[in-house]
Formats: sequence, C-alpha cells, structure tokens
Amino acid sequence: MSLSIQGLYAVTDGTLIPDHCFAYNVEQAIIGGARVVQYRDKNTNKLRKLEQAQSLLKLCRHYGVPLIINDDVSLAKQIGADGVHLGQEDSRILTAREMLGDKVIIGASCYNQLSLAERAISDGANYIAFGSVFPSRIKPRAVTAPLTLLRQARALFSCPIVAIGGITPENAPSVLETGVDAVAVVYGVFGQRDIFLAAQRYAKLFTLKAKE
Ligand SMILES: Cc1ncc(COP(=O)(O)OP(=O)(O)O)c(N)n1
Ligand SMILES: Cc1ncsc1CCOP(=O)(O)O
Ligand SMILES: [Mg+2]
Repeated sequence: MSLSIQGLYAVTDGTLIPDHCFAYNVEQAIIGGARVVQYRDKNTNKLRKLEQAQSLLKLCRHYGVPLIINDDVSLAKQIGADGVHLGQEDSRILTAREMLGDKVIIGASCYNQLSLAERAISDGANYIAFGSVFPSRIKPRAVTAPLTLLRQARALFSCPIVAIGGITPENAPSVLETGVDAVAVVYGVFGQRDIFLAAQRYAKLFTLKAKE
C-alpha cells in the first residue's frame, strides 16, 4: 500500500453521509480517485465511531488507500489505522507519536501559521495542513489560509502539504498551482449527488498536473 499523502484526500462527515450508505459512499469516492481517506465524525457515540472506522479500514485496505482518523489517537491505535490527524485542540503530536509508533502517519493542522508547521515537523508530523483556503460551509468560522501562504509553505517545507477548506473542482487548479501535494475535501465530494463523478473531477486535475 502507498502511504503517501498525495492527490484527492477525501474527508468524511457524519452529518452529510447517512449511516446506511456510509461505506458505499466512501467506496464511490475511492473508485472516483480519492488517494487518502480521513474518518472525521464529531459524534460522541463511541461504538458507532468504532464500527464505522473499522468498516472504513477494511474498505481502504481493499483499495490500498491510507485511512487517517481525525482527532482520536486511541481509536486510531485500537483499529490499527494508517494515521491520525491532529489540530490545536487535539492530543499533542509527541504524545500521539509515543502511543502510535514510528510507522503511523501523523498529520497536523497549521491553520494559517507557518510557525505551527515548523513546530509540527520538529515534533515529528509527517504532513502539514493549511486552511481554510476558501470559505467552507463545513467549517464557516475557520481562519483563512490564502494561496500566498501555501506558496510560502511550499518554498519552506519538503514534507507533504495538504490544503483544505472550500476547495471545489473549479478553484482547485489555483490551489494545485501553489505546489501543494493534496487537497482535502468534505462537501465537494460527500455533499454531491454523484460522489464517484465528484471525486473523479478532482482526481483528473492531479493527472493533468502530472503530465505538465
Ligand atoms: C487534512 C485536514 N486538515 C485540517 C483539518 C482540521 O483539523 P482541526 O483543526 O483539528 O479541526 P477538526 O477537523 O478536528 O474540526 C482536518 N481535519 N484535516
Ligand atoms: C475540517 C476543516 N478545517 C478547515 S476547513 C474544514 C472543512 C473542509 O470542508 P469543505 O471541503 O467542505 O470546505
Ligand atoms: Mg481536530
């Protein structure tokens, strides 16, 4: 399996995806071209989260796509996920690394601050994420991380860089042009009627970029 963080990074949302078609919808995103999946669910029902995360891990393993768990280091450890994504309100990177070991991917939210990225990398993060690049209906109060910041980050850091927030197939080319490795998307994939086609539209942009 490729554990690289590159391409379309599909992020799930418990409020957008009905439980009965959860795995099916994520599968559509993967077949459409998602190269990383994040399980992000703010629901506190532990059993439901465990069951959904386990079913996603099985699916992601089948397709050779890494599964990253948002926020919850213990859940990531419990199911043997490929990685965890942590923000400022979550566990510290050093603590997660101690719990999960060297092989697990740790992603860090750096919002619009290069200093957070520097710190995250020195603490052992494998990738850094900036956002919200554009207004996001999933996280309307998120700080803005402009395209200029993504360009600066690319010039400074060699680890994979993920851009998140309000990224659509229409504005994604301007994001990719900054040199980021992946675009993380919630609504643009899972809020669409045809999830397969939606994912495919983003994925094609990476194929086009590779040919440049
Ligand atoms: C790839 C990626 N980037 C940023 C985030 C946001 O993380 P965080 O700031 O911890 O906010 P929540 O997602 O937990 O609400 C992310 N999840 N994934
Ligand atoms: C979790 C998160 N962090 C910053 S914006 C965002 C939500 C991204 O969702 P969308 O792709 O629908 O804007
Ligand atoms: Mg978080």
